[in-house]
Amino acid sequence: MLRKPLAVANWKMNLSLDDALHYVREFDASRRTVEAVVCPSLPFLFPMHQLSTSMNKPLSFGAQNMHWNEAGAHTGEVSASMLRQVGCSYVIIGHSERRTAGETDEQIHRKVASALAGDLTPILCVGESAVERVSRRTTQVIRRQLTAALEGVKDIARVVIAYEPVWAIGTGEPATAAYAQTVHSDIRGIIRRISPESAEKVRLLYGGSVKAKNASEYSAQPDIDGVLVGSASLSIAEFQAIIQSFGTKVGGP
Ligand SMILES: O=C[C@H](O)COP(=O)(O)O
Repeated sequence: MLRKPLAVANWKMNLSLDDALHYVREFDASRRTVEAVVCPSLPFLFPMHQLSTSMNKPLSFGAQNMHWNEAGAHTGEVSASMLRQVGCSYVIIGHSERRTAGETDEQIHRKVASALAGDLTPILCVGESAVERVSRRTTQVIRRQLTAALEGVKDIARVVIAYEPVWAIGTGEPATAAYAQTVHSDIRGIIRRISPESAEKVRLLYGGSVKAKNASEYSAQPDIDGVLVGSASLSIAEFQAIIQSFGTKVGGP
């Protein structure tokens, strides 16, 4: 089965509602061989989705986080079904900025399960810190994160996995394409041991200081199916150039 390239924009806590609607209006609808997902701030999801639908833009939407419960006394949280209702089809789970703020492997596991049950595609983030990298614990850390998050998940091919080395996020110092490919290959190997039938189907993204100028290096790697882009995705021209870099990629066995 082929893996459709995927480019995900994680705006984090940036841009205004006007910027967000402008982004949808200006988005070039011609490139449909790459799936493009925008993850804006929560309040912008519904108006962006509505505008996108009315203009027939080839954009999907994702949230940057969710709660694992369906409903209840959880002030400030949103559930998978709430996100579905406002046009979300993806949700980022376990981003390192949230792990650093205290999110645990167990909470991430619950969120992945709840997202899948709620018909959202989880974009599960994993990656090592600078200290872990220097002490050669990258594979060990990622194996722990994946094993915990995916425990009991029946169809792992429905999950997107984003490898984001913490030391490359927002630093302007990306992992080299060769380093990222090695880790992605390890990740596919870990998935193969958990679920042999899913390993060649699951899409693996690289994230960490991806720009238009380096995206094609990642696109050329056999186990990198797309990118999770932070700051460079705030510019529509830059994000579209990144999408373009994956335009002719055909992933899969
Ligand atoms: O989710 C996106 C990542 O944190 C990467 O952010 P960045 O592209 O600004 O380094």
